[in-house]
Amino acid sequence: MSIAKVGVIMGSSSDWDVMQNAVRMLKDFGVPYEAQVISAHRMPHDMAEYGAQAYDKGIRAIIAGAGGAAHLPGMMAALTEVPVFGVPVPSRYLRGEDSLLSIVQMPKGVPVATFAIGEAGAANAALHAIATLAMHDEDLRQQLMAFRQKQTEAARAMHLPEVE
Ligand SMILES: Nc1c(C(=O)O)ncn1[C@@H]1O[C@H](COP(=O)(O)O)[C@@H](O)[C@H]1O
Repeated sequence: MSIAKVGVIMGSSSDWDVMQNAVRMLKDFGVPYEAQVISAHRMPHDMAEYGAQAYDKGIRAIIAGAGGAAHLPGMMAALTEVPVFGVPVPSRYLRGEDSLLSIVQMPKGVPVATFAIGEAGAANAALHAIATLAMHDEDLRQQLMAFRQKQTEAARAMHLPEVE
């Protein structure tokens, strides 16, 4: 197996339903990844270790998903120079608006690129990581353009029902 270039981390295994959309995208593009549960709140020392080691072990983008008081993406961004892509996971009571605001409102100097709440956000975080890697990888860039073309064709082929 090749060395992971993208790290997908999430606060809990309960985030998997959403975060698997990022993993699936990376898999489809053949981008080597690793996926694991790391929680700022429940595993603070593991989180610090992951951040300290990420660049040296070959990680070039970190996709971090969390719900509610979603501190993981921001804390990871504080711990490493590797760019962090944050995914707000829908929460039970506030539908992920809490997750979104927790991730997006970073203080100046420690950015987290923040995506939409839920599945689309997870898939787009992966696509954005892929696009970033593709700037230095011609094969990946070609794959990304083919993906976009296919998507365009699918949209053009959409038909609306007749109104009676
Ligand atoms: N937001 C965080 C963090 C963190 O940011 O470190 N760790 C866990 N969580 C979130 O708690 C929610 C409920 O988790 P459980 O289902 O395990 O109780 C999950 O969405 C998780 O991302």
